[in-house]
Amino acid sequence: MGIWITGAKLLNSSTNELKYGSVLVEQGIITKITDEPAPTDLEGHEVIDAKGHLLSPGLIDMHVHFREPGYEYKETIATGTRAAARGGFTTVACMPNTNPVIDEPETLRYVYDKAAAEGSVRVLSYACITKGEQGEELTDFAALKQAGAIGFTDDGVGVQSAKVMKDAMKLAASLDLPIVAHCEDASLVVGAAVTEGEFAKRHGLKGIPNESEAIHVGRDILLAETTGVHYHVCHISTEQSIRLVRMGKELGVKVTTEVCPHHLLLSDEDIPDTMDANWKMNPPLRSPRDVEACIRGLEDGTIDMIVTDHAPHSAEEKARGLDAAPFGITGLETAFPLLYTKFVASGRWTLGFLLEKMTTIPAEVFRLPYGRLETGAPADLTLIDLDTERVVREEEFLSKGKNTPFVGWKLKGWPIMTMVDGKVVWQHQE
Ligand SMILES: NC(=O)N[C@@H](CC(=O)O)C(=O)O
Ligand SMILES: [Zn+2]
Ligand SMILES: [Zn+2]
Repeated sequence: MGIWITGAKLLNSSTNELKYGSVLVEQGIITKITDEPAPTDLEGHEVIDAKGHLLSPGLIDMHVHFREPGYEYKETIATGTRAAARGGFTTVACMPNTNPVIDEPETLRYVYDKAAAEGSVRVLSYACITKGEQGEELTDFAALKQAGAIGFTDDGVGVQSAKVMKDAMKLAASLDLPIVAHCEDASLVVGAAVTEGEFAKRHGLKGIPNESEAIHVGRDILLAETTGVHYHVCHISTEQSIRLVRMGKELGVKVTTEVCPHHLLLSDEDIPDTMDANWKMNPPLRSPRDVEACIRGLEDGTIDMIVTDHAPHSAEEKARGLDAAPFGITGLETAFPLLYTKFVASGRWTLGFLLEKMTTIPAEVFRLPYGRLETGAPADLTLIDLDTERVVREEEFLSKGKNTPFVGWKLKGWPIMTMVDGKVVWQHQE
């Protein structure tokens, strides 16, 4: 017995038109796609009436923090994947800055076992570049690959030594896995909570300079050119860094990058004078000029994909004030509605453009067999209501982290049903 999802709107990616259609899912695979809103061979199958809502490939987020092991009070794989499902995501990739960090196969296996037992969506994981994310000694890349690492990153901190980074790239290239870099030069980071710029000036605060990111991006593109590794820049946020990635691509270097919704939607000038730490994340909100560069970089293909950098922290931690609170905001449950409302409903982007940045492109870049609504593909699907407007309420979050600057925003484009491998893993309840 299969599942017919009938009366859905499907996006024709070449014409960018929404057309009625139905999709049959059998044994976790999409086996039929028709343009009939009400197919006749329903007998013997379960039917899900999509009621004219958009049926899209499940969203993919290549950058999340699920905090397990070690910081379960912030998030667990169980709560993080439920938040992902509510946000329409069917595949997520976890960062290894847990406690202990994921620098040994045993810890990685713990994550995959937990995900298999308690996860609502597909969970992939990176492993650390260096032991303890200390930036000195490389981890055992081959053993970590064997245990399922999809790439190497010290996310949370930059790899300070060019020599260590070059060695890491050589080794990753030999194993055909990417280096995924949090770009931040520590010598330029002076214990600041916000970007160097208007907000910092107005409040007499120290600022994080833009070049702290771009210096690593530039250095690493040169090293990627020499080593031939696939080099992926995490959460890009500045005009300079984007310029460098553009140049790297023009030179034929295998460089890719990602941007977060908050860096496309908010600048430091939006930070409230109350100094609310829910506006503190790394990289920080930059200038309006950098925001525009991020949008244009995404539009011209320099920036490949959108990720959330979902970084949950407890309310107590975020109440410590702008200086003492940890960096990071949650993102999984607001990403699609935010971007749909602000860029697609407003007319700047097509729906197809947004979806490819959150489905097909991340799948292509990281060589994953997901992200496509086609026969023979895994039935990872998301049903999205493009019309109903709802307000972002933190009480509704399934994530343990309520730390977001987007509370109160009125948005459309809310996922209402998420299916992974042919199973409904989350459904919106009225
Ligand atoms: N983005 C953040 O502000 N914080 C991340 C670390 C990171 O992504 O660098 C976290 O782990 O909390
Ligand atoms: Zn980072
Ligand atoms: Zn991160």
